[in-house]
Amino acid sequence: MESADVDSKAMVLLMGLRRCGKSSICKVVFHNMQPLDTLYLESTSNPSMEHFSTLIDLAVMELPGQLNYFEPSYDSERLFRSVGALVYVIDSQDEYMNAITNLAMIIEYAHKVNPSINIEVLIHKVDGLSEDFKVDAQRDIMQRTGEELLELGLDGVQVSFYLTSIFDHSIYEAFSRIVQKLIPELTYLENMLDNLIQHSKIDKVFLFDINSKIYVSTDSNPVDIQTYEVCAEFVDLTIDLYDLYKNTLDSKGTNDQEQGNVRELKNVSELGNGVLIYLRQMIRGLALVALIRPNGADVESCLTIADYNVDIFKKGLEGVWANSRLKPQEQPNQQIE
Ligand SMILES: Nc1nc2c(ncn2[C@@H]2O[C@H](COP(=O)(O)OP(=O)(O)OP(=O)(O)O)[C@@H](O)[C@H]2O)c(=O)[nH]1
Repeated sequence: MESADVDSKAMVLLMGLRRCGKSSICKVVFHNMQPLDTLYLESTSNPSMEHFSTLIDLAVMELPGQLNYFEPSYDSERLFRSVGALVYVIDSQDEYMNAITNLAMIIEYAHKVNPSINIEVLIHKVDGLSEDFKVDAQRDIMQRTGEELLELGLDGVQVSFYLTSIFDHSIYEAFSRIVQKLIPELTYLENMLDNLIQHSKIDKVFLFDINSKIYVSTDSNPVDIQTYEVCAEFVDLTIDLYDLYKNTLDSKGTNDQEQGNVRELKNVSELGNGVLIYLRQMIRGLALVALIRPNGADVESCLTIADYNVDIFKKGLEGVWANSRLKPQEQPNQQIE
């Protein structure tokens, strides 16, 4: 493993027992794989690491379930020191006691070598559980993890739990929250988005990573999952339409790209309830998606105001990125040994 690979604190380490769903999560969230296509994924045998550039340069590393991280030949200490978040996946449809014991052991080690690491637990595959059973499983897993940590004298360690499934938006929502904790400039971004909505008749705004549909920031109003879903689907729809029409030929037969015009993604539509949904491309593969409620005002003037304020926000975002504390590492997707 090269030292540059592990230098960034914006690294997420994905762990869990065999077949708990780690590869599926990576494929669905970061490679747009259809959830059903993960059914026949082969078991991962080598650690793999992939880099993604959103507002920060994020690395997601998956360790295979059968790997013994604590054998002397594996440099676990260096690895755990270099990550910002440990994401541990528990298969909620399976017998999970072994997973909890394994989790507690990993937390003990991770916390010892890197006390500032964020510990995130995905109670995964909850699509197969009834609503009641979901709540029970969550309570049980949280309680048992707490007891294990208490036994190890680690009751002060902060652990966050998320109910997830690749078959709905819960996995994106969980990853959004996990990634947001790794963005040092998050508070500035939230303030800027709050400022934007105050002056533009916007109800809710998200800053999406276009490829993964993770949102790297939102305003300080609470997020409800349906609003998130509508906005995430609008990103997909916009990309599909863009791909469909991107090679518009001019009268001489040259297309936009040949002419050097890179069109900015923009899309506006009206929902059934009269709310406008508005998307504009930002920097670094991000898109801003806002829900605008005209409340009887003229739609054109609402959009003009939104355009103007979003321009200002975009400049602010460029400023935030220019001064970002996490600097870019241009690296292709890769396998590590
Ligand atoms: N029902 C359900 N099945 C899932 C979900 N996520 C993953 N799976 C299934 O779980 C099985 C194992 O998934 P993998 O992603 O290969 O598991 P893994 O943790 O990478 O396994 P190893 O590579 O052996 O460590 C696959 O058949 C997936 O389709 C989910 O949210 N719900």
